[in-house]
Amino acid sequence: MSIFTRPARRTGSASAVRKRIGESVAQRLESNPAIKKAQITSAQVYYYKDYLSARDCDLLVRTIDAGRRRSTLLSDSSDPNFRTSDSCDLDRWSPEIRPIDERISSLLGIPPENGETLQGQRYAPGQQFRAHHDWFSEDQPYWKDMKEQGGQRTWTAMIYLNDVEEGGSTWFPEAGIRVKPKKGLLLIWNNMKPDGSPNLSTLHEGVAVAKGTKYIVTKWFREGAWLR
Ligand SMILES: O=C(O)CCC(=O)C(=O)O
Ligand SMILES: [Fe+2]
Repeated sequence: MSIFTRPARRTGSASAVRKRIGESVAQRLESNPAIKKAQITSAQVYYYKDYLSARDCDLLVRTIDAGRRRSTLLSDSSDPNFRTSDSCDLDRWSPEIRPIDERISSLLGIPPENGETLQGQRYAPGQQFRAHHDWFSEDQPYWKDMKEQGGQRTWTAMIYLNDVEEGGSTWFPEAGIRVKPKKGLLLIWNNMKPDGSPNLSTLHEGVAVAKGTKYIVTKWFREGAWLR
């Protein structure tokens, strides 16, 4: 055994609130017979096949196509190709979106007000979302604002709205997981470690689409109320 220990990269602090959210959501997901847990120890990742009906998937695809614009990033990246998809914020008060949005919150057992706006994304061939963490780096300038707007991101729920001909997987290089888009499949993961601090192993990438178009929706949950 080496006498040297690698310096821990500072990412954020442990938190009793996030620890409790991690435990309660995991317990809820694990008691749902439709949900499968990924057999890894470095992060909590879950799958729910056929979660969203084809009708709801198609409705979201149409809504994304009607409202899409170039995706943005919270922190500046020197790489212009970091996130090249189009995005569309889906209005949680619209009678068509609301039931879908609230069903996701209640599946996880997180208050709807902790959820950010459901965001749709569309990737054409060659478009991608390079490796990133969904959690906020607490040493970045944007953290001050994020902290006041619901705080850290805890869980992520992401639904594939269509099958993609080639490419477009979601790849977790540290956790060793690669998920192929499948219409209706819901992917859920905890961005925090058991102690409530950000988990580096949740690094993930929306791999470039090779053939076809990829549509997804992502729901990011905060530790506190985001909606006010
Ligand atoms: O497109 C993907 O597969 C990943 C999307 C993603 O990471 C996100 O929306 O935060
Ligand atoms: Fe992400």
